[in-house]
Amino acid sequence: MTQAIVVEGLRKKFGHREVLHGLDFAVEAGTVFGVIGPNGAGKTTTMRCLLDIIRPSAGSISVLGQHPRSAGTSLRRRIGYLPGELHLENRTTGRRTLEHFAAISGPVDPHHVNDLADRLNLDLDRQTRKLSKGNKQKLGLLQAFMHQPELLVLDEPTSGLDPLVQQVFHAMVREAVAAGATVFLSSHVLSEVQQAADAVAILRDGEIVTVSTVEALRMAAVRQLRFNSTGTAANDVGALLARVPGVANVAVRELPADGHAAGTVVATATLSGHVQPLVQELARLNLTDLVLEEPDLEEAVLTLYTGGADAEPAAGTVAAGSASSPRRAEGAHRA
Ligand SMILES: Nc1ncnc2c1ncn2[C@@H]1O[C@H](COP(=O)(O)OP(=O)(O)OP(=O)(O)O)[C@@H](O)[C@H]1O
Repeated sequence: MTQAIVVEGLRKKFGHREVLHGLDFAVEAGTVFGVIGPNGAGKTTTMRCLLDIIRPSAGSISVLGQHPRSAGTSLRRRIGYLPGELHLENRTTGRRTLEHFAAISGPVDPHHVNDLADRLNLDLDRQTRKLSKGNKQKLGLLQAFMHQPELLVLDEPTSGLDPLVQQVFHAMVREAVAAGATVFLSSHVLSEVQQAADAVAILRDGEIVTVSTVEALRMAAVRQLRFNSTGTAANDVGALLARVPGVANVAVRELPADGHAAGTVVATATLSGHVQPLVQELARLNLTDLVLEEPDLEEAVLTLYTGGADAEPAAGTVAAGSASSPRRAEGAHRA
């Protein structure tokens, strides 16, 4: 499979201050790659380097097999770009604005534009200055998607969109990928990218902390476990849990007989990693209740954001760093 984006050793300085410290990553063609990170992490700066809006201080970038710096407008036409802040001419309509963008991005099918506007519920004949924040964002999305580009670079695409329109956006992404496009998008929070992305890079202070699949993040995230069992002493339940890989914070106690079967033991613990070893051990018990909560991915990502004590890259992930070759996210490939 070919790579739509290859970034090696990307550094960017503004004045004396370096804000990107040597990023290495690659995006497989036909996949969705999400970059998440807190404010100021460098997401927008990375995207602007990909589009040659700003020049890197060091490192190399290949986009759709070309170098953005030398490729010029021919490459630009193959890309749809939603900037974080879209500057719109106030005294014109959405339709005229799109015509202006079409002059840059290349031929656009007007039926396709109308179809997208309908789906996004956007009135193209309104003056752009009268559009709400969310409607301006829809116009920004429309100009990014309208020429059916090979690569979509979308800076905070769901910002300001209501949940229904977010669903339309996710459908648009799926359709673009089904047609062979590659999508590179950014967000502050995982929930926005987890629906769409095959691979997720977590960016913190101008460095990639980890590149992972959503599934690998899920594996690394901690889940709460609680169950009731009968017929086994509390100490033995505790010992059984203690030998399961990934289980921690075990607490076991016997419930008073009132309202419960005699000898009911309630156990709580946390689990990270695979569930199968846990299920195997639990099968030895006579369970009367069992709850294994959904992993809190946001929390897992926040730990990586802040570099907390447990901020190890997720199992099965690829840590990106100073290596000379770009790393690929495991399992991030489409068949
Ligand atoms: N033109 C510029 N001049 C000086 N510093 C800049 C410039 N553009 C960005 N920066 C700095 O670079 C760092 C990264 O900013 P960037 O906008 O790329 O972050 P981000 O991850 O996109 O943040 P956000 O989520 O807030 O949009 C920040 O510290 C920012 O202040």
